[in-house]
Amino acid sequence: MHPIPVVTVDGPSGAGKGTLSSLLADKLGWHFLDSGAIYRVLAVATLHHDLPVEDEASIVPLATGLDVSFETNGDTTRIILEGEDVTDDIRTEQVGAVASKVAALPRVREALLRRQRAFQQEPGLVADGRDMGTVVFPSASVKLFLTASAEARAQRRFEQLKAKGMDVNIARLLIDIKARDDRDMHRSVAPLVPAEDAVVIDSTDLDIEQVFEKAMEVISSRLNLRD
Ligand SMILES: Nc1ncnc2c1ncn2[C@@H]1O[C@H](COP(=O)(O)OP(=O)(O)O)[C@@H](O)[C@H]1O
Ligand SMILES: Nc1ccn([C@@H]2O[C@H](COP(=O)(O)OP(=O)(O)O)[C@@H](O)[C@H]2O)c(=O)n1
Repeated sequence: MHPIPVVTVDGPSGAGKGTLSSLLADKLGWHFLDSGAIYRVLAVATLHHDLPVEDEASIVPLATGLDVSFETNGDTTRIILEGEDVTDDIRTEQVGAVASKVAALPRVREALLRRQRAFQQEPGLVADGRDMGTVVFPSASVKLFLTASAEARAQRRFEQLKAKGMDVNIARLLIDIKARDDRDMHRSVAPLVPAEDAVVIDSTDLDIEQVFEKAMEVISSRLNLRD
């Protein structure tokens, strides 16, 4: 029996992972796992329950029993936490920062493993995150590592949040992105590094279409796909 194929897309904040992963999932007709959204939802739950971000003993049960659902309707996915729509709330940089703090707790990561692996369903999965190729799906068929300069990523995030009507400051965003990179790359568990067998794509000077084409070339050659 063949295992259900997985394409992993890991990399730092703002590299374009979510954008690329959803284009790939659409093109392939596969499922999509936004693992960062799970950590972001856990961050919101931690804030709602007034738990300190370093309180691993209390956050582990919250992670295990996290009452979250992803409700997809056509092109849009609403994220529901404990009955409340948190789709927009989870996207702020403040929540991203808390997410990267709870994500550094080893037992919290362990508690979320099964939930993430459950997304590996027929006919295939595109998984977006930091440790998809290294820890969650180590035997994935294709592993991509998408990166870009911190300045390019801050600029993209600035435009993205501004378009959503959020009040953002680019200098602050660059500081936040660098702090998050540092925390994600230097934590003791599942640090942000390319898997040994990952193909690295630097998107600093590439537009979305060019990144998509490069990724499809890698995927087609590895999976023997035809157009
Ligand atoms: N290659 C690219 N060039 C320019 N902008 C991009 C590129 N890829 C993504 N973006 C834009 O950058 C922002 C962040 O992309 P996103 O996919 O959310 O990144 P990530 O999931 O890695 O944090 C989005 O507004 C997206 O449209
Ligand atoms: N697989 C993953 C995904 C996210 N995360 C954490 O969750 C935070 C938010 O992830 P995200 O993918 O939504 O962040 P962005 O790339 O969208 O900024 C990251 O900074 C990581 O600390 C993780 O540790 N492992």
